[in-house]
Amino acid sequence: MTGAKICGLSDPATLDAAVAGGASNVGFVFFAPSPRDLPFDRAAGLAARVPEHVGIVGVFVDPDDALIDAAVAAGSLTAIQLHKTAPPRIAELRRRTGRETWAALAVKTRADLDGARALAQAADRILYDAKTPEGAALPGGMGLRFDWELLRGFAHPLPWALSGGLDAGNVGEAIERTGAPLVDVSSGVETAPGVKDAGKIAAFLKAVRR
Ligand SMILES: O=C(O)c1ccccc1N[C@@H]1O[C@H](COP(=O)(O)O)[C@@H](O)[C@H]1O
Repeated sequence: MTGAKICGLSDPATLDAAVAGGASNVGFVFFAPSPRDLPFDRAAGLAARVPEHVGIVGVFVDPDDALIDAAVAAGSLTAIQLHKTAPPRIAELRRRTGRETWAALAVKTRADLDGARALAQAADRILYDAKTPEGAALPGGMGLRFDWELLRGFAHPLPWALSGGLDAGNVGEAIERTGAPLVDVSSGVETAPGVKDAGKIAAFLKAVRR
């Protein structure tokens, strides 16, 4: 069964919708420029609603130690997801936190997949995500997708997940074409950047189960 992470949650109603719909993971973003950036006190309140069988993934962009330490504690994080972070630093944060560590790999061309090898010793999971344009404010969470065919026949060096531009209408095809064991969505279950929608979350999770 394919797992699903609903990312960028920031209010109780949509968090509850993700849990009720069968999400395997929920995601809290700790990155100030993001419209989904979550203050620590709200992360703590939301984390208290998450049952033990659902993972809580903190999303970071090359974070410093202070941010990681505070977020892991406040959000009761079970995993950390690192964007734009060099492999040695990923390994260091994995050791420091003792948490399952997901390394985002930004993909646009097949050559980008070469970066997967360097992550093999550093992380526990690779998250293939669409590369956002040079100079974009965010390295993810922009609803962009990459060519899933690039993953065909690729020898994944670690457990992995697929993200980037997924929604209820395309996630079934994405799973069928890539064999993704886990999918991750943010914009595709929103009505505006940072505004999650319970109905869209339910529809996404139903499409994953199908
Ligand atoms: O969602 C954000 O604001 C964000 C900020 C910084 C790094 C990553 C972020 N989101 C991640 O982006 C992917 C794909 O999102 P989308 O479905 O295309 O909107 C997902 O892994 C989010 O965790």
